[in-house]
Order: sequence, then structure tokens, then C-alpha cells
Amino acid sequence: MRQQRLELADFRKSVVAVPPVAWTESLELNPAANAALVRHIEAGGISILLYGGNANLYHIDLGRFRALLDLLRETAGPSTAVIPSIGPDFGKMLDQAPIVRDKGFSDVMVLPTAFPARAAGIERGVGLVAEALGFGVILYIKQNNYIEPDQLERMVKAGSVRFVKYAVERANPEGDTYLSDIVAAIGAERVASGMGERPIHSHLMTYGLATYTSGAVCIAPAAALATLHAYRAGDLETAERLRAPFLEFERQRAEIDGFGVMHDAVTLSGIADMGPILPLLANIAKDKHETVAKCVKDLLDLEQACRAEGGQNSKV
Ligand SMILES: N[C@@H](CC=O)C(=O)O
Repeated sequence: MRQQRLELADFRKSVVAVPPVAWTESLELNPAANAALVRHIEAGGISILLYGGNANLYHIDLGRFRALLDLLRETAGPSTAVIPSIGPDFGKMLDQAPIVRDKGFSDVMVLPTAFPARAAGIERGVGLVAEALGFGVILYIKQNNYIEPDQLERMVKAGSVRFVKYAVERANPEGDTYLSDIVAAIGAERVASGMGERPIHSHLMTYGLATYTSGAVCIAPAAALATLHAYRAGDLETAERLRAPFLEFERQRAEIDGFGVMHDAVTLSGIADMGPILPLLANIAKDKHETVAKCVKDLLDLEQACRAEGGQNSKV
């Protein structure tokens, strides 16, 4: 695992993969399956792994959290940054902060608490958590007006927040004034589009966000990097062509279940057997496997083509 804290420039270099976690039937960590997924993502050129929503860290207990951090520290390659997530409630964040710090992680994301939470309480709570960690966090904003832009600016100046994962759902991501206000307050270089491929055209091109996070990247990492690079180069035709199978995958996730589809898609891809998803989430029904497997195959075909053409420099 990379030892140095991520700098803003590092986020611009990679799409952020948001992997699920593999468990055995008795809900023990599956080291071999988790390692196989990490290796696949790294082989596609991705250098940042964010264990958060898709890993279902919302529901993880402290024992499994410790074991996961040990495994990730040992498994990730020397240039791969691993960002675990803490929370979503204040008490769990405080319990997890010393574990994160003592195990040598230097970046962490705070999961969003939708209820009950108030902006002023989030500012104070995240400040205390950052103090306990000894470094500023990545704040996951998933709700409109979760935190006011001027508060966020204060938190960045105080060092309690270093980066933001922005994932507020909009029917149309253009004209998102909350996002423009956030960007005006802390700078686009501190914000990642944080909700998969659907809004990335706007988020990268209109708002100039640093990068994007995605679950599907775990299946097609080189294709995702090629997509990011095509957007950056202004080659929108290539970017849209590359994004098409990711969008179809996201459509299936929205229709069936975003978490369950992501988890089981990795198993269906043959990359690694993820086993059961940690409760309170659930695996998808068997009768959905065929549809999901078809999307996964399209992603794998694209991945193969991108790798054959040289990964991120591909014009596939
Ligand atoms: N929820 C999105 C992005 C992750 O943070 C996904 O899973 O693709």
C-alpha cells in the first residue's frame, strides 16, 4: 500500500475505484478473493481504491474493520493508495479513527449520515474526528445542502476536510448550483464526482472536477482510465463511446439494486468470488444474473480491447 498521503494532483491522475468486499459464507474476510480484485484493478492502471459504500462499510463492525484494514494494507501494491471509510455515525467514527491511524492509513473518507444530522453538527463532528485522526478527511456529500459551502470552506481552511466526494442525485447535473457553490468555495481540484458514470460528462466538462469515483471501474479499470483521459483531452466522441457500457451497467444497478448488482457483478465477471454481501444489504436474486452478466461481459470486452491497445492511451 502507498504510504504517502494523497495530494490533490494524485486525484487527477486516476479514476477512484470503489470496490465491494469479498466474504465467505460465514461472513469472514476472503483474503484470496479480495486480493484477486485488487490485482485486477491495479493491472488496469488504477492507483486509488476507496472502500466505502460498495464495500458496505456502513454496516461493518470494529473487528471486521480491523481485519479489512490489515488485509488491504498487505494486499495493495506499493503505488496503490487505499482510502477506508469511517462512520456513518459520530460514535463509530470516533471508535474507528484510532484504528485507521494506528494501522498507518493516511487518507480516510467519512460516510454520510442522512439522519439525524445537522450541518453545524457535521462541521463540529468532522473537526473532532480529524483531530482524532491527526489529518483531514474526505467528506462524502450525498444530500443537497448537507453542509453549507461556506462551512466547507472553513473546514478546508481548518484542515479538517481535504477533499470531497460529491454524489447528490440530479435529474440533470447541469445547473447544479449547490455543486457550483461548493466548487467556488473550495476549488474543483478538491472535488470528485462521486456517483459512477452517469453525471461525469457534466461533472468533468462543466464543473472541472478532479476525477470521478465508480464501482464499475473495478471490472473495467483500463477502460475507465481511457474514459477519463478522453474527457480530459476533449475527445468527447471517444469518451462517450467508452462510457456507453458503463452507463448500461449503471442503468441495471438503478433498476435492480446498486449495491447488490455491484457486488454480484464482480462474481459474475469471474474476477473474484465475492460471496455474500454484508447485511443489512443483500445479494441480487438469481433470476437477475443473466441480465447483469450480459452488461458485465460488455464491460469485460471493452476492458480487453483497452488493454490490448495500451490501457489508458487507448483510442478504442
Ligand atoms: N456509488 C458509485 C460511486 C461510488 O462511490 C458507484 O458505485 O459506482
